[in-house]
Amino acid sequence: MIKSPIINVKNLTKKYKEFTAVNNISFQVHAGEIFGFLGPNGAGKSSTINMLTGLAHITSGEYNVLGYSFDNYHKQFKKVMGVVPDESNMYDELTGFENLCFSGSLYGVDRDTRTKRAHNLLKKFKLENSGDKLFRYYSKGMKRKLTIAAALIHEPKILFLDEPTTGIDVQSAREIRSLIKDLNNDGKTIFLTTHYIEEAERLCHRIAFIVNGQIVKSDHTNNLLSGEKQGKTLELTVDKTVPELQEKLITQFPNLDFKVKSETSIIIESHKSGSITLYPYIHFLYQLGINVIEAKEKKLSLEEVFVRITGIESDAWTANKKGEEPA
Ligand SMILES: Nc1ncnc2c1ncn2[C@@H]1O[C@H](COP(=O)(O)OP(=O)(O)OP(=O)(O)O)[C@@H](O)[C@H]1O
Repeated sequence: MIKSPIINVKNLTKKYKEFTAVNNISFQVHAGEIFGFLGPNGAGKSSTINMLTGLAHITSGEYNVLGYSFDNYHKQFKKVMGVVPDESNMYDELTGFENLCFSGSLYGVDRDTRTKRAHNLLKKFKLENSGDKLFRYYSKGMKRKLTIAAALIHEPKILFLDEPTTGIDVQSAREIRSLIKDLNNDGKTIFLTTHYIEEAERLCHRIAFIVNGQIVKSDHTNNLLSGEKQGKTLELTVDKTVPELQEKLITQFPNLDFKVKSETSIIIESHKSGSITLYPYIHFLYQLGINVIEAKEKKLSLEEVFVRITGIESDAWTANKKGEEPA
């Protein structure tokens, strides 16, 4: 993957009167990647995407997309990006096909080209049988797909998606995730916001966790999941336990955390990077008459990583998002 930054953001801040919604954030998005902004309700995701796409004024800081910003190269800026807001911006009284063509005309795409592209996009998004239907009669999932298709009619280099699967049915959400992957495989750079941890884990090459308007962590998804920088967790399978085993382990090895999960399972957590040497624990347990049958590294889920870093339990912030579950 090419590593050149195509979105550069430096010390970006958004205030609504006295309230700071986005607080001095800096990050870069590289060509060819899917970059995810993951955070709870009200974290500042939409405010950020709106600033980057010229839909909201910035309070302070700098940014550019492929060298353009809204203020200095308005026309080029608009042409390099496709924007899919969380609320659809299509017209109810136009058909799907007409909406696509109308979007193309707004970007100066000539009639023949936009007609051809509109047909291709309807096909790609499996909407070819609904192209003649009025947008108002589309289902929510179809509406979301058409809104994404419309953002692609001028063949932008980068696609901005604000919560692309929120509020739609499971099947459509799956289709949209698959389309996002296909678009990225075809070379499109994608910036998306989501409050679904699993969605970020499945789709994004890199993720920035945003909480209260600040980026609290940003890294490659693989690094976040490998837990390299968060420490290591091992699960020991044992033939039995003894009373007060957890306390005994903590007293003997105060630098690590231990949890006796069940009669046959002990969790060892180290908050430092590097490997855990097993022999002292196996030996200590053996002296207590406990045999270790198996030891394996427990990989953290992205949810566990997020909770560790932010201290926010994930269900506390997905629960109040319209009650829907990630597909
Ligand atoms: N126009 C506005 N005026 C005042 N406050 C606003 C405005 N828009 C957003 N906010 C506030 O700014 C904060 C960030 O909102 P934003 O919509 O950017 O968050 P978000 O992460 O996208 O959340 P959600 O997932 O709920 O859309 C919230 O506290 C919100 O209430």
